[in-house]
Amino acid sequence: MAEDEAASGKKLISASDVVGHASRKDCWVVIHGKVYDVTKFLEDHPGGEDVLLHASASGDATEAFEDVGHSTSAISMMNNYLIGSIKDYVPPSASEATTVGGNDVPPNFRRMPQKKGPPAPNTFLDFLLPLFVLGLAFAAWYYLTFIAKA
Ligand code: HEM
Repeated sequence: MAEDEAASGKKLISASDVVGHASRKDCWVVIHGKVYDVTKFLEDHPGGEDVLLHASASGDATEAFEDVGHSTSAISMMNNYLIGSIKDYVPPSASEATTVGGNDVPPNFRRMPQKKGPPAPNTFLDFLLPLFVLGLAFAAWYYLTFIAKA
């Protein structure tokens, strides 16, 4: 896919070239190996310009972008800002290395907190509480049926 974009006139950009484009006047973000110039979009971004600036400075905004769960219309908007693809892109999940391309690339220091993962396992209390209520109901029934009537 990255190759398709490259073939359709978008340039190949090395990871180190992305460094230095993380300001309000010049902001690039890397998402799934593609480079987007979002300078003109900063003010209009519904998520705010600060998140874009942070994502830009982090070197690779893929995880942050995915964590937000952008809508399909947001994803189709991205094409308006596409300027190229990262040369020899290594997805952040494919390598645990903190650098994206070379040693001159800043580490991906800002990762959104992971909201994913298995749901919390049932605790013992989850079983104990209904059992307790059942016991209480039984005790009340027993009292009313056998003891109170006597
Ligand atoms: C070219 C890149 C991007 C485009 C075109 C874009 C577009 C949008 C759009 C249209 C929305 C409104 C909600 C939706 O339709 O999903 C949105 C919300 C948001 N975006 Fe982005 N976005 C981009 C990159 C990023 C990045 C890199 C981050 C990094 C964290 C980010 C964080 C957010 C946040 C936090 C919201 C608010 C979500 C909410 O309030 O529910 N976006 N974005």
